[in-house]
Amino acid sequence: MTLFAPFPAGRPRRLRRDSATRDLVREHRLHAHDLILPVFVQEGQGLTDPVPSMPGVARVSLDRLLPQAEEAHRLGIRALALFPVIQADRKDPEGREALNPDGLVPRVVRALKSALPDLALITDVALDPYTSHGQDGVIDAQGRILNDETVGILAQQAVVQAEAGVDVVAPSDMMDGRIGAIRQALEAAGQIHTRILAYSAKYASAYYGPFRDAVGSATNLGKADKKTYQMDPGNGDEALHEVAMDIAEGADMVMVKPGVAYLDIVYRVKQAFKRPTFAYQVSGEYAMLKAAAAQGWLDHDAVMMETLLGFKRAGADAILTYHALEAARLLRGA
Ligand SMILES: NCC(=O)CCC(=O)O
Ligand SMILES: [Mg+2]
Repeated sequence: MTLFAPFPAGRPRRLRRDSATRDLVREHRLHAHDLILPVFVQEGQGLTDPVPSMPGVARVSLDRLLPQAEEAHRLGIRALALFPVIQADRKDPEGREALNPDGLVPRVVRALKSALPDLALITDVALDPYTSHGQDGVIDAQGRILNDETVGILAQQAVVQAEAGVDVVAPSDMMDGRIGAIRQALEAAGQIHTRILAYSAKYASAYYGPFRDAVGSATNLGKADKKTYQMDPGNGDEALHEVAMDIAEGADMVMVKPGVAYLDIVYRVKQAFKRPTFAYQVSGEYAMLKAAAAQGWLDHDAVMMETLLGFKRAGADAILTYHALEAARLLRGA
């Protein structure tokens, strides 16, 4: 009788021996349907302003956005997330332009929905693109963000977007109680089909830098930060608490943001709640890969696909990523 199993006890390498077997036993795959493309839209005609810290990404006018949206749709991407670049003269301390039913976002939503009715649209519910101080909420004389006053405005903003025909509203502000207030406001307005994608666990992250350059809120924000409402990167359990509250208040889908540095949170949220869980691979993550690839230090496409697959393995049902178009093109070619 042998006391020990013969060496080696098993040979996991058998399953890695050839590509046919590797394909058969692969647990997770990336599909174009997993990808959501965030886009930056601005007023005007014929405008494509590249974002310097995000090579390949530009702030475009609606006429330039349409062909991008068509390509995304053709490649199997099911949703776009719209982020507006608001002109400086339309910003004020209360972010009032956010409630304009004929503002940039409602007009772009109407145009995209009429051109591509099957492409889902997600709009950002937050005041930072609209406030002259760059914060996601209205502030008092000391510059403190006023939670409940802000929530009241966000609920109206969500109704304006829903009435323009958006499929999904996505509150990204991290005020307390906004999901419940938005859900109630949508119900009261008869917008019972509008889905809410809650940015439930949004961390106060330095990875958002290039995004703030893109929408021009970095200059407005100056040296201020968002630590009184976005989460502390040191906290994990708190994310579960935030997600539980948002689900109880009426969120259909929840989100974790940023991505790679928070995949433990994606995993825990998915395991704990088994609800649609999205992850946002943010601007700084995109910028890092572009920069390293430009130096010849990383294989861009391989690292991009490996990273996106990592989100799936962690449990993300969909990934907001600026790589969505290039990843979907690669998937189509494969
Ligand atoms: N509310 C949207 C963001 O903060 C975006 C972050 C990024 O892509 O860096
Ligand atoms: Mg919350």
